[in-house]
Formats: sequence, C-alpha cells, structure tokens
Amino acid sequence: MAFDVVIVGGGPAGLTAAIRLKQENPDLSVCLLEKGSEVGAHIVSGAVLEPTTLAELFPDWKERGAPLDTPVSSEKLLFLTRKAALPVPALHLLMPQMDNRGNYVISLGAFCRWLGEQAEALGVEIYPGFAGADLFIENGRVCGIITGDMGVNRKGEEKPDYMPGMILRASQTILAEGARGSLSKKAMNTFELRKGADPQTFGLGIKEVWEIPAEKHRPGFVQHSFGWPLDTHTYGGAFLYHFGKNLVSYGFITALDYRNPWLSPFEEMQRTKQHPAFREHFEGGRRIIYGARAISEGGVQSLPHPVFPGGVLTGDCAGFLNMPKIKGIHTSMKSGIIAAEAVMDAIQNERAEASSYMDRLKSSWLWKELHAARNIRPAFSHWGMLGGALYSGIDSMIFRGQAPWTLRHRHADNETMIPAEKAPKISYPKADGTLTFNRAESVFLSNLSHDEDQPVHLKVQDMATWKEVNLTRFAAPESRYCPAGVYETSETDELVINAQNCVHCKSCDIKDPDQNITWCTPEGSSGPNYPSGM
Ligand SMILES: Cc1cc2nc3c(=O)[nH]c(=O)nc-3n(C[C@H](O)[C@H](O)[C@H](O)COP(=O)(O)OP(=O)(O)OC[C@H]3O[C@@H](n4cnc5c(N)ncnc54)[C@H](O)[C@@H]3O)c2cc1C
Ligand code: SF4
Repeated sequence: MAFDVVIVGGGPAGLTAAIRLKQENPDLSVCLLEKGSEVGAHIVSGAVLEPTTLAELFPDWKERGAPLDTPVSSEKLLFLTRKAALPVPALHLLMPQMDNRGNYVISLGAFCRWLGEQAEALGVEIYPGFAGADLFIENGRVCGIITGDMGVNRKGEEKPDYMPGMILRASQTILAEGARGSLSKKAMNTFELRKGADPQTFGLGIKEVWEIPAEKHRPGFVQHSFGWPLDTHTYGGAFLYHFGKNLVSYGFITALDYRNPWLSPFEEMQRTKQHPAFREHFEGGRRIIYGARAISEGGVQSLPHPVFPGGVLTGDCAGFLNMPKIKGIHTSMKSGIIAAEAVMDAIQNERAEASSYMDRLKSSWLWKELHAARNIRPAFSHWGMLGGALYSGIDSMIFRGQAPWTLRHRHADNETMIPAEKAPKISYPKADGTLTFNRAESVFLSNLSHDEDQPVHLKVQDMATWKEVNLTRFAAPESRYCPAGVYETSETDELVINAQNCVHCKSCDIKDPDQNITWCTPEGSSGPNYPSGM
C-alpha cells in the first residue's frame, strides 16, 4: 500500500500532524497507525492541558466539542516531609512554569479520541490495532514502514490465522510513537541522529484514576508535590487533579536516573497516597483505572536531529516535553504541526529530507519555551532536590530562562545505579487493599489484552549478562521498576518474563543497566485498553 505520508502513533503528536497535513492539502493521502485497539487505548497522562496549540490547530475547538470540560480552578505545590506538607508560597512568581491558570484538566485518552474523529473527518485513514514493527529502508532512505506479523505462536511458527506484516510505502514517514519509540530508536541508531546531543533522560509516570464521592469533588483542583518519600538525589513527585464527573487523576513520576536499585517507583507512588495531603482526597472513593508510561525529561539539549532521509521524529519520541511544566501535550502537538509543514514542503519539492523542519522548529515559540526551561531538570541531577529547587527559583526569577550557560545531562538512565550491596534497602509498607494496592491487582485495572501464544516481545539478548549484571550486581532491579510485575526471579535464579502483563511503559528498555532488554512491538491491539477517563 502506498501513501504520501505514513504516521506511526495516534497520540497528540501524530494526530495533530495528520490533521495539519489534511488541513493544508486535502489531496495528500495520509495513513496513521496506532498499536492500541483504538485511538486512546494506550494513552496515559495527567493531564493538565495548555490549550495554546489546540487553538492554533482548531481556533473553533469549543464549537467542535473538544472535551475540555474542567478548567483549572485552584492549585498548590507542596513540599512534603513524612508528616507535613509545606505549600510553596507565591507559586506563580517563584515558579511561573507551574502556573496553570487558563489550562484545563482533561482525559488525554478522550482528547485523543476526539482528535482522531477530527482527523478521520478530514480524510486521514486511521488503522488502530496495527503496530509499526520495522522501518522499510531502501537505498539508505526510509520509504515507509512494515507492520507486525499477526498469528505467530510463542515458538515463532505460523498459526492458522497467520497474516504477514504489510509494507506501507510513503514519500515521508512521521514517527510519533511517544517516549522511547521502538522505530524512533532504530531511526536514531541507523542515521546517527543523537550525535552531539546529551543523553535522553526519562521519568516513569504511574497513574491511577479514582471515582470519589460528589461532596468531596473539587472540579479543576490541581496539586503537585515534591520531597518525601523520594531521597534527595531522586527527581520526581506526585500529581493530583480533580476532573470530569467526580474523577481524580493521581500519579507519581520517578526520574529513571535514580541510583538506588532497591527503589520501586510503584511503591513510592502507593505510599505517597498515605500522606495526609493526599489521603483525604481518596476517602470513600474507589480506584477504577491503572496505567504507566515513560516520559522524556531531557529537554532541548537532549533532542536528536529530528530529520532523516524519508522522514522525521515528532512529539515525545524526539523529546519535545517541557519538564518543569510537566507538560508535553501542547509541545508534542506543536512539533506535530511543524513536522507536517516541513514534510509537505519536502513532498512538494520532491526532496528526500524534510530539511526545513529544524529551521522551522528553531523559529517557533516551541523552541523558545524549551530553551528557557532547559536548565531546571539537569539542576536536580547536579545538586539534588534542595539545590535543584533553589536553582529553579533563581533561573526562573532572575535569569528568566536566559542564563548564559546550559547544564548538561551527563549520564543515560541505565548508567546511574550503584551496586545493590552499597545501596540502602528500602522497606515499603504492605498494601491495605483500600487505599494502597499491590501490582497484580493494579494491572488488572489496565484492562490488558495479550494473546499469550505469541513471541515474547521483551527480548533479553543474553541471559548470562542478566545473571552477572542484573541479578548479581543490582539484585534484579527490573523486578522493582517494572510497574506491571512483568519480571520475576525464580527460585533457581532464572529470569521469568510475564510478557502478557506489559503495559508498554518502556522502562525496561530504558533502565536495564547493560541495555540487554529490548522492548519490541507485540501483535497489534495487545496491551492495555484504557477507557476514556485516562
Ligand atoms: C503520568 C503522566 C502524566 C503526564 N501529565 C501531563 C500533563 O498533565 N500535561 C501534559 O501536557 N503532559 C503530560 N504528560 C506528557 C504527555 O502525556 C506526553 O508528552 C504526550 O502524550 C506525548 O505525545 P506523543 O503523541 O508524542 O506520544 P504519546 O502520547 O505517547 O502517544 C504515542 C502513541 O503512539 C502509539 N505507538 C507507539 N509506538 C507505536 C508503533 N510502533 N506502532 C503503532 N503505534 C505506536 C502509542 O500506542 C500511543 O498511542 C504526562 C505523561 C505521563 C506519562
Ligand atoms: S515489561 Fe517493560 S515496558 Fe512492559 S510494563 Fe514492564 S517495564 Fe514497562
């Protein structure tokens, strides 16, 4: 099958790019693949939406019924100690990037479904349930993508319903797979797109949606925290947003450059709920959805060159997220708009490379925004939590993001752990089954579908390395950082992989110390099926 443009990924970046292409040129043939069973099925986000890019894409978004129903009504940033919560005063002055006035608390899943409807109305062909499994490269140029085979059993043999993958040819391919996309990783390696960039650094976001009693619901209330329970060298914190009909979105982001291999991002998230500043929000409520996803935290200094022969990278798979704001939706969408315009230019001028993409990015508000935010995230790696918080205040208030230096990211996340025997063990409280839960009962709420009789999509290149590095040196950290309990160590010290539990967060691909684990796309439609509230 041949198209003018193939887009891989139906998140905010891919859908926005698709819409912009058809808005500008209705005659272009545009195809978008989404590995989830439907658009939105794999989407995890807080989410507070800054509506700037949406207004650029559809100035009449209100009349079109965009699902932005909960304006932010009030907000707090808390520094937590074990028992106390100290609000950061004059938040809008001290940390203007945390100012959420004019923003909306949304379900990003519902928003993406709505964007999908807009795209289809413009003539974009959307194929949910199809994973882009490989790049289709001819003569050193990406000429489209290859979808995954369907109907292959665990041993790699064809089953009666076998359907080989298809080649989707395209003049230009837009990769919009979100953080740590598998095709994006291949494109970066094949075309050496990361040359000269700092290592990308990621966070793992784990999230729950709760339904709470109507009398406790405060529509539009937004709360963020930092400090306890993380140690001072680990960046991260919790978020809590009231939205929709009696819903609360609660989550915790742990930076994946953490050092202590005994740390469990899942348990940090569970125990934060017990803090008095969070606990009261869940009383009388019930948890209805659970999910997890990595986010790209590195900022502008970690961006790869986003253009390769035959295509571009856009959204979180390149790393267009503003970490101090904890926002990547409006930035991903903006990069999608710019990518679409550059790709159209390349097609019209019959050029293999959308070479205007970088210049267009650099002259946009997106670049200015990311440039101003660039020093805050690395400051926390350099000077720990308090030094980083102090630096953020100075950078925002005095330099206003224009300091004449750029702090670098010195390590990739897989390089930062210290040996388990040198790290303090962390003892986490047992789940109580009402407020806090274990991973097995949590993953149940991700509504997973995964045919177990298919090749394991988590490839461990070398088990001897796993034993020597992961098990012996780091006490099997994947058994703690995986938010779905996919990895276990058997009594005979073998690695057990429960691939059917994978929620596609990509943390193992990122954090595995020797880069010995590779996340590959499973059969299309596998993985979580998050409903519209996510
Ligand atoms: C817990 C959490 C909280 C967040 N909170 C906020 C917030 O409050 N505000 C905000 O602005 N941002 C927030 N973000 C960030 C925001 O969600 C992302 O920046 C944004 O979603 C990135 O958009 P994207 O389109 O690049 O990628 P994604 O949203 O990740 O979408 C990528 C899509 O591509 C699909 N895909 C991936 N690979 C393939 C493949 N090979 N084949 C087919 N399909 C594929 C995926 O299934 C997915 O649907 C948060 C993120 C997390 C994890
Ligand atoms: S197996 Fe890897 S990608 Fe899947 S949920 Fe666990 S850490 Fe995330």
